[in-house]
Amino acid sequence: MTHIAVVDYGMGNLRSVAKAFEYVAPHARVEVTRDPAVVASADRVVFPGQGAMPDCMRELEATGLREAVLQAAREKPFLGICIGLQMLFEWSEEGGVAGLGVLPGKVLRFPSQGMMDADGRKLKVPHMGWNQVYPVIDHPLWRGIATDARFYFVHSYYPEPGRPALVAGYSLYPFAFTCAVAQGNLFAVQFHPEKSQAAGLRLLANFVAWDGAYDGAGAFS
Ligand SMILES: NC(=O)CC[C@H](N)C(=O)O
Repeated sequence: MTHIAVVDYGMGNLRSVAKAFEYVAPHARVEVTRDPAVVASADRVVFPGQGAMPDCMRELEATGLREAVLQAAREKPFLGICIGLQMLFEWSEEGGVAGLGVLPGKVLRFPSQGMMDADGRKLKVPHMGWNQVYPVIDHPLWRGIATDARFYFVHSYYPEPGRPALVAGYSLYPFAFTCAVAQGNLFAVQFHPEKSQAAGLRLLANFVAWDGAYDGAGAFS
């Protein structure tokens, strides 16, 4: 029975994430936890959360979970969601604070003015709602998901990876921004799979089935 730890550092209600995993993996043990030892012993780790980057980084430190998260991100199937993706990078424009630095690159804010869609309509920040996601690599977590599937987003900031090979998928708002990254045992998404109906549940099921292997050479042929 696979043991999934959902890291709870006190930022946001993680029930929806846990419930989605319980639904796609009824035989898994899904544990929302604040205990670094549980994160260390779990088979796979989910790193979600919501809120502002400085608060999230502070709480991760205060709860003593930082080291366990860093270690899990290096060695077992690891899924970052929303701010959980952003925290993996080196720096965020939100508060100008350092992230965990597991991935090279930074997190930037969408411009608050002047963004328009193809029909000339004003685009608001935060980017909130359903948007198409375009996978750019052949990765186990994308299996069974259409190449233009829609996922649910709520965010004002987006990652800019320091290495192009990290990009697993992008979305348009209105420019192309990275909304999914992959590196070895780690996959992270800016959207909310737990709120994205069939496509989101498929991604979570793929994560539960994933052995954590990805050699970084998954370009579509
Ligand atoms: N939904 C959220 O928690 C948003 C995360 C982050 N503060 C952003 O705006 O991108």
